[in-house]
Amino acid sequence: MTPGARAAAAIAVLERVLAGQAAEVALVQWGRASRFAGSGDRAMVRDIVFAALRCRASFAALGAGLTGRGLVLGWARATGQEALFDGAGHAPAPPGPTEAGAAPEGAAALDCPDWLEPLLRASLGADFAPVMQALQRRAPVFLRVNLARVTREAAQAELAAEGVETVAHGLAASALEVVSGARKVQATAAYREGRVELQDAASQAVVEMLPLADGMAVLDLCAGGGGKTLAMAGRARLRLVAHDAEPRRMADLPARAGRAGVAVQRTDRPERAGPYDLVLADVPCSGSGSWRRDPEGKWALTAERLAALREVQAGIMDRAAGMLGPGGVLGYATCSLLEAENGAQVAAFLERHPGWRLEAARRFTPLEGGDGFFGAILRRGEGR
Ligand SMILES: C[S@@+](CC[C@H](N)C(=O)[O-])C[C@H]1O[C@@H](n2cnc3c(N)ncnc32)[C@H](O)[C@@H]1O
Repeated sequence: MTPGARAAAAIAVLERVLAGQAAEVALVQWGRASRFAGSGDRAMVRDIVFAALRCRASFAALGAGLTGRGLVLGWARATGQEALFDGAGHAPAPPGPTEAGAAPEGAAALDCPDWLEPLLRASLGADFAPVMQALQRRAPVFLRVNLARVTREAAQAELAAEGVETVAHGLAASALEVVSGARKVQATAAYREGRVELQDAASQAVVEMLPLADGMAVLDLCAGGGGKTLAMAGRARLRLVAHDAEPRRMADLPARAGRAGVAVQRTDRPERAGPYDLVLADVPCSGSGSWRRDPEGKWALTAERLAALREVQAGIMDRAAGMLGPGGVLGYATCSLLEAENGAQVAAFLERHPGWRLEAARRFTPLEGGDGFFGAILRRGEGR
């Protein structure tokens, strides 16, 4: 495909996304209907689509319309490729007189939904604009080295021999940032045999905050695909139990745990598999820290949805607290930048549970390289 034809394909995919289809689904359907497209074409169309979703407001302004064509025209102008719109072959037609576009202003220039601007400004302070700008760019690829099986340096050497160049990342002792060969990661022996996993560096850093030690009984209460379950297993020899309100989300966990060489008990009834020394509550959240990877989430979030998430988060924290005895630890984690889901939830928990204390809390933003995350360590007092 020519670069112009790739732009035209991205326009078609984005039209479907704007009509309500998930981007991943729209891309798969386009791919199936476009047998002529090679892997380079598919990767480029995907990159344009996700760039346009991350920068939906600013590209719509630059491209004179919140349409597939407007977004891709905005992308082309933002990246100095407007000449792709020349109408030659399968390329999009040249811009018409109503498509001059304009420089985005205010929240649109930062691709921040209007209603969220005051909340994010209050949460991020002076970091607001730089963080929003960071969220306009694509996320790096990070690996977690399974330190229970291999050193970070040995994993780097092994990956390099298979064409994946990495650098050690400062956010976590297990973190590597992939600097070239990212598309080859899943074919490497290190990945297939569980010596490295794909995991954001800040996600790893949150797990590093947890006071884990050999022999502890640990529950991952919102385990999902098990990214943090396995990261915990890499830190100490634990009795690990995993639960998720949607058990199908844990479907890949046995295979991933098998690759990593660890045992994880999945359960529908986590109360029965206790007692625990530590419960990790990696709660469902706005995902505002990972909008680089899930840009559709940025535009789909509403005030109602945020309020509902906050209720769920508080309920999960209370449930976790009920499974911990004196001295037990509740690890609370979100991939959110919003204070309402982070510090405010911790403060409200401590009000509801007077016998508990906060031992540590840290927010990570994309300015440190990884996604936005929050982690808090809460410990139940020994009394009572
Ligand atoms: C942020 S994701 C977890 C990601 C996972 N820990 C990881 O590191 O890959 C939140 C998970 O919480 C689950 N969830 C939602 N409501 C829940 C509830 N009330 N109790 C337990 N899990 C819940 C969701 O199904 C989702 O898989």
